[in-house]
Amino acid sequence: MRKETFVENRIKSVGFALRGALLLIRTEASIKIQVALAVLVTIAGFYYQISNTEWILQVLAISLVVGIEGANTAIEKICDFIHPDFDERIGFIKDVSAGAVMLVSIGAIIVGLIIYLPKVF
Ligand SMILES: Nc1ncnc2c1ncn2[C@@H]1O[C@H](COP(=O)(O)OP(=O)(O)OP(=O)(O)O)[C@@H](O)[C@H]1O
Repeated sequence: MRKETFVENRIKSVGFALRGALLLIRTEASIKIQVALAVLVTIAGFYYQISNTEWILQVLAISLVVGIEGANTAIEKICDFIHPDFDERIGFIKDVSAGAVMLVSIGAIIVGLIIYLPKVF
């Protein structure tokens, strides 16, 4: 069988990653909320004509929250797969992972407030 080229291999990996992103959006309630908020602030960005720097910060904040939420979901799934029964150590891992999402979400909310509060009021 012919060995796949580097480019073919990379294209395949992008396909897997896209499938993962779609699965995440289709199956995880928290991601659905985050994506809905991302769409809302993107519309707000056009409406209030935010600056290039504000766009960069907004896009970074959105991708950080959604990206860390994806990693959190993967960690939860691994935990449920390797240890479905109650275990304090699994609880600790899941709590720390959820804490990471909360920290970046607080950062994203602060970025949003700094950008939009002066424009709205
Ligand atoms: N196997 C377990 N052992 C100990 N504690 C657990 C276990 N599973 C869940 N927990 C506790 O329950 C909390 C919620 O876990 P769960 O897997 O339901 O995550 P979730 O945040 O509700 O998931 P989602 O992001 O899908 O809504 C964990 O943070 C942890 O404190």
